Amino acid sequence: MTRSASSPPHPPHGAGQEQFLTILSREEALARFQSALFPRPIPSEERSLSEALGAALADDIAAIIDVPPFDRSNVDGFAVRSADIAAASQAVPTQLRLTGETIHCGTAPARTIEAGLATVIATGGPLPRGADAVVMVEHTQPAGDGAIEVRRSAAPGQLVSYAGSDIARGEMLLRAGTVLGSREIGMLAACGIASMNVARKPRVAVLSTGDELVQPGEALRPAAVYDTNGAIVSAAIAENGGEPVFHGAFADDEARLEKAMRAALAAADMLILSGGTSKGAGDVSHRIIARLGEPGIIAHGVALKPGKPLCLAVCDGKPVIILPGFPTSAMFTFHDMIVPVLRRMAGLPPRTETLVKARVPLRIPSERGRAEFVMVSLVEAESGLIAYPTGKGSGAITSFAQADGFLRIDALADHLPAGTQADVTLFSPHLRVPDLVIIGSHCTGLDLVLEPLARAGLTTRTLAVGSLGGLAAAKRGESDLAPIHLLDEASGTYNTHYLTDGLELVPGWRRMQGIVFRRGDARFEGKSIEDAVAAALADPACLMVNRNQGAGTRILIDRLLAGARPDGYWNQPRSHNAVAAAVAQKRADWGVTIAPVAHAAGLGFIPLAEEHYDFALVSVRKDRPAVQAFLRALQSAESRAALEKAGFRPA
Ligand SMILES: Nc1nc2c(c(=O)[nH]1)N[C@H]1C(S)=C(S)[C@@H](COP(=O)(O)OP(=O)(O)OC[C@H]3O[C@@H](n4cnc5c(N)ncnc54)[C@H](O)[C@@H]3O)O[C@H]1N2
Ligand code: MOO
Repeated sequence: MTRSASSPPHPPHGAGQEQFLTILSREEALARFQSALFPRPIPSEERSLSEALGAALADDIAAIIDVPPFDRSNVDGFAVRSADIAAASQAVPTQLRLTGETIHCGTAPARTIEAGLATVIATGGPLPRGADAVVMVEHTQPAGDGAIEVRRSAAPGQLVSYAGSDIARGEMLLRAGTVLGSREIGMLAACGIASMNVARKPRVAVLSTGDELVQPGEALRPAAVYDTNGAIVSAAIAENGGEPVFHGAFADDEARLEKAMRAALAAADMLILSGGTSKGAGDVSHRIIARLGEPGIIAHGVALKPGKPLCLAVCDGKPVIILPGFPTSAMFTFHDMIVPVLRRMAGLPPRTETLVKARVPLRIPSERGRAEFVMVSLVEAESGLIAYPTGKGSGAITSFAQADGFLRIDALADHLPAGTQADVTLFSPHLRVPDLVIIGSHCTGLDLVLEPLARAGLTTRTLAVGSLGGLAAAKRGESDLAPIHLLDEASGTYNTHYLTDGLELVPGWRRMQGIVFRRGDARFEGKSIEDAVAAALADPACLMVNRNQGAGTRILIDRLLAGARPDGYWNQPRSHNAVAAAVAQKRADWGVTIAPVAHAAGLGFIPLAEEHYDFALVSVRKDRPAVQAFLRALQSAESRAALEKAGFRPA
């Protein structure tokens, strides 16, 4: 096929691998993509008023009637001729005879108001012929049969809304491009407009690719993960004016995938895939795209982090995109690069960006050569907003989903210095500043203690940065509490050694540490700690899983091993859960973790020592209502019972 100058070829590389040839800057890639797609007509469709919410009007709409459609009374009272009561006063009331008619809402008046007459009229009733004002019932008195006394004069037009005074027939009501919200829908309804032409929602086909993907609701088989991108991309399409059509996840089978992509694209305005765009041998989608239509691939590889492997193509006028497989990369590139195109196709204005200034508490390293977008959580310190990287990497869903926004590190910089005042682009225009900020080591027990706060309507932000990171944040005054479990090796005590001025210790709970193994393993089942470790060390086929340097658990393990380095020692995951997962999935035979985690994973457990999980409280923040609520919750019988039930021992 012929390629345009802007679409780089992808020659084979290595064993079935392909290379991105040209990495474009984010701006260049977006500009090339947009200029291949726009200008283009925006197709429209007729939509009923009840389905118009969020749509963009395709045409200008002028009012087809006057609103109100007739001169209308604003009050309950009497329709009169103002000249008749020009001299009326408290002292000398004017008497008017009633016509005998009552004008309700929705009744067209039959009688004319001649001099000296009045007619009973309801709020919203049409003014009868001859009348030019309305007098409130409170300003009148009955005067025998069929007559009233009026005790004050009225200006012409008093308490009358004239026809067309709200909306005049022929007036421009709403311009093309207006996004219809409830207020606009109200104006259309007032004019009796039941349907209108709006920009048709672009139909966007969504396909996930990868042999490992399982749809939510199905059972997870070994080595599989749930398809996150299918759901998130579909939802984000709907959030930005598109109509998602999710086709499911497809294995890396070129023939089947091509068939599915062709069918999906034929019935859609845009096709979005995720996964399989990087350098793996199974990455076939971009080869298929090159066969789907002209001009084909416009950018494959963008100097963007997250999102380097993003692939942008236009196939016979339709955008075709491969988002990176990592969920945070997929979400970020979708929002950054695809949303502008989707909104334009949907006739919607660009999304409004809300920026806030926030201080970066830590040095953030960055890869030179790619514009890096760092997802951040915002907390409020005395000095203003602080932006904490939510970074668990592009492969994590929470990096994006739990962030408040993102900041940008220039492609030429290799880091952002600590203390930088950065511009943070918010994901939502409303910034929620949490009532309580907890930064440190996370524990599932914490969720139990926070439950009553949530019920009381208090919002909490918990950032898991480890015990030492939490202490540092507390010392900088960025949090209320730092959950810590730090063993002082020399004294064998927990946490107290690590407190400095301005911090006080609030006892939390104890977590039993112990050896985990698969039930029925004779090397461990029914043994004491000493015998179990001896059995493990005696069997060369027995594989352990360790913990990272710096973890309290690691100190316990090194003591147990007394200098031994069994197979698996260098496998050093950073969490209690990872240890349990390694043992449960037979990647290791034993390790050390806490009892609640072992029990939740259905593993055998030999108790070893109790770890103290406590809170370093920032003293100057102690009187804050949310901190007080936390302290009360921590001591409550309810929380203590919940902690015990989950396998913790409240202090
Ligand atoms: N040797 C290299 N390896 C990688 C590079 C590189 O330049 N050289 N780039 C890395 C970057 S950056 C990214 S981002 C990822 C993206 O790779 P792919 O787009 O090819 O994605 P996959 O390999 O298919 O999957 C990556 C990862 O994401 C998971 N995934 C995929 N789809 C979904 C989904 N729908 N829902 C949930 N999770 C999904 C998948 O299981 C993998 O874990 O590549 C790096 N590698
Ligand atoms: O570009 Mo990847 O998206 O760094 O994670």
